[in-house]
Amino acid sequence: MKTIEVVAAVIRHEDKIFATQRGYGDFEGGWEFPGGKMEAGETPQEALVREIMEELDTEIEVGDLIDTVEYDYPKFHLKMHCFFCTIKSGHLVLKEHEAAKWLTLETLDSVAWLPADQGLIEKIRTVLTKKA
Ligand SMILES: Nc1nc2c([nH]c(=O)n2[C@H]2C[C@H](O)[C@@H](COP(=O)(O)OP(=O)(O)OP(=O)(O)O)O2)c(=O)[nH]1
Repeated sequence: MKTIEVVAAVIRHEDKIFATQRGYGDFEGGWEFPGGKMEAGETPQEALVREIMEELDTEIEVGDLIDTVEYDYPKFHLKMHCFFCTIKSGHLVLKEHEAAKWLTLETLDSVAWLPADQGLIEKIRTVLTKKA
């Protein structure tokens, strides 16, 4: 099975994280963290800065790696590097996504996350709980 290597940004502001809803494709309507496929020669951090500028017109600071998620979808294996990020400049303009929400610890389960994101959500919950 082919492997797709992806980066995802868990953008934090105060006690909230930013989630986006897919507007197209196989996973349309599912909730995820903004990001996308790495390109040849890029570091994960470089890929993430590029993707967030493309998708949200926003410049981010890439922080700590939360987890590298490995997940088997029917058509491919996903390897997804997930980082906490903060906004340097910009206003999170939705250029590709259907919708977006700022979620707190209490509302983390209120959206339908993509299958690969379930384990990641538990890790984020642990981190947010410690900070609360
Ligand atoms: N960005 C992102 N992708 C995720 C998450 N969870 C998850 O399973 N994915 C999957 C969905 C896609 O198959 C892949 C991301 O690739 P992508 O954003 O380039 O998606 P795409 O298939 O729409 O690609 P393309 O049309 O732009 O080439 O990773 C997540 O939290 N964030």
